[in-house]
Amino acid sequence: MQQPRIGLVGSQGSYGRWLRTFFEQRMGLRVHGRDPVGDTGLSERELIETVDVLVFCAPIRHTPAVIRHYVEQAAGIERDQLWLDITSTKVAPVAAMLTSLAEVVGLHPMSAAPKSATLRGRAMVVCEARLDRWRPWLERFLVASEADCVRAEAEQHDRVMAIVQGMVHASHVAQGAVLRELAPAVGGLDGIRPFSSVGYELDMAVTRRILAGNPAIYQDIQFENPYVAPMLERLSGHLNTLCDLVRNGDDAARDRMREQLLDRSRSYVGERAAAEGSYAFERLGYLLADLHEPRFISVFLPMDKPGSLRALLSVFEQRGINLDSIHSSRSAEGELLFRIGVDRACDASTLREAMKAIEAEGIGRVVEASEGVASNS
Ligand SMILES: NC(=O)C1=CN([C@@H]2O[C@H](COP(=O)(O)OP(=O)(O)OC[C@H]3O[C@@H](n4cnc5c(N)ncnc54)[C@H](O)[C@@H]3O)[C@@H](O)[C@H]2O)C=CC1
Ligand SMILES: O=C(O)C(=O)Cc1ccc(O)cc1
Repeated sequence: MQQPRIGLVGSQGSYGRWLRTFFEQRMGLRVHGRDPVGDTGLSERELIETVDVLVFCAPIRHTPAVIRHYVEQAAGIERDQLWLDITSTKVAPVAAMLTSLAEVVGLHPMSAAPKSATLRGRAMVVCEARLDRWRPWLERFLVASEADCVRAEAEQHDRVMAIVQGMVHASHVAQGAVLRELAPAVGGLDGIRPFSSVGYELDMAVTRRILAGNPAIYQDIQFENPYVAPMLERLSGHLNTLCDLVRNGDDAARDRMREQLLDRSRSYVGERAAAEGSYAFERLGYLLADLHEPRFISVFLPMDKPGSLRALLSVFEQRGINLDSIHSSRSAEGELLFRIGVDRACDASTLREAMKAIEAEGIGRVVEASEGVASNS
């Protein structure tokens, strides 16, 4: 099957819309969809009749029942098709798809639908449940996705996700709740910010990311994965132990905390991995420090060619401006930016001139600059 027609179940959702663009623009395929919200032109049966590959990208909680409904509607005509899903759990959706006659692969991209055209740099779990004639096309699709694919059984996936997602989300939503309760008495979030450590800042970024996202996803990741509840028992068990030890407060309690929560876990992680993680944390600390530097400009370089960064840097060199840091990053819209941190001694008017030159000489577009430089003050 060279150019299969794609069907998206949940076509109006955040991943459904991303997948439509991906299949149409990166793979040149025809895409049809169905979604109770805004995409009802085809009935379920008509969608199945129209396509070769069906992708389920519906809410986690409803997906197994939605799949079973599609199996009923298909009633055998799916025999030559490939059915995929991208749900954050894998056991239940894959089991439901296996009740069809189609070939079946469960997928799980480990990121929100990206702003970029592919999943480059993101992991994607691939559960090959029943795959034969569709293998060559699946391989082409996975290559086109540019994801870092990791193969797993559905059960292994769900067990790992209880840790990678369930544990991380649970710890951070608990932090969010504690913050809500304790922060008001100590100046609120704004009052706490000047006291931030690197760890606090990283944890707050995760917590806020969760709070900014789709609540149903975070609910379902806790409630729909059977391995999450036992993980939560362990997490709360260790926190309760720590609480008891701290309340006890004597030297024996301190020793037990060190032994149970530090030494044993350090031995398990290993000296080398602990040191590597510690260094990764330090690098993030330096990165955050650079990003907090008050004097900076962010530039989008439209010309994707060798030497464009050199042209940008020469603008600063010509004006005798010392640079503190250069980081490439992405804007909220996904554009590649260079964020240039500038010596605090550099006066605002010299920096403004540099910004004008960058635009006037067609080197790049200044998208952001520090206060007092961006405005004409
Ligand atoms: N958003 C994310 O960060 C990630 C999401 N996923 C998975 O992708 C799937 C979809 O997630 P999102 O697009 O974020 O959710 P979403 O809530 O944005 O979209 C889900 C869509 O499914 C539709 N829908 C509901 N019932 C349906 C039905 N019976 N038939 C057809 N469509 C139906 C909804 O109207 C909605 O448009 C989920 O299973 C999620 O686990 C996987 C990785 C990351
Ligand atoms: O980018 C983020 O915040 C995420 O990590 C989103 C996310 C949500 C659900 C998944 O199954 C996978 C990734």
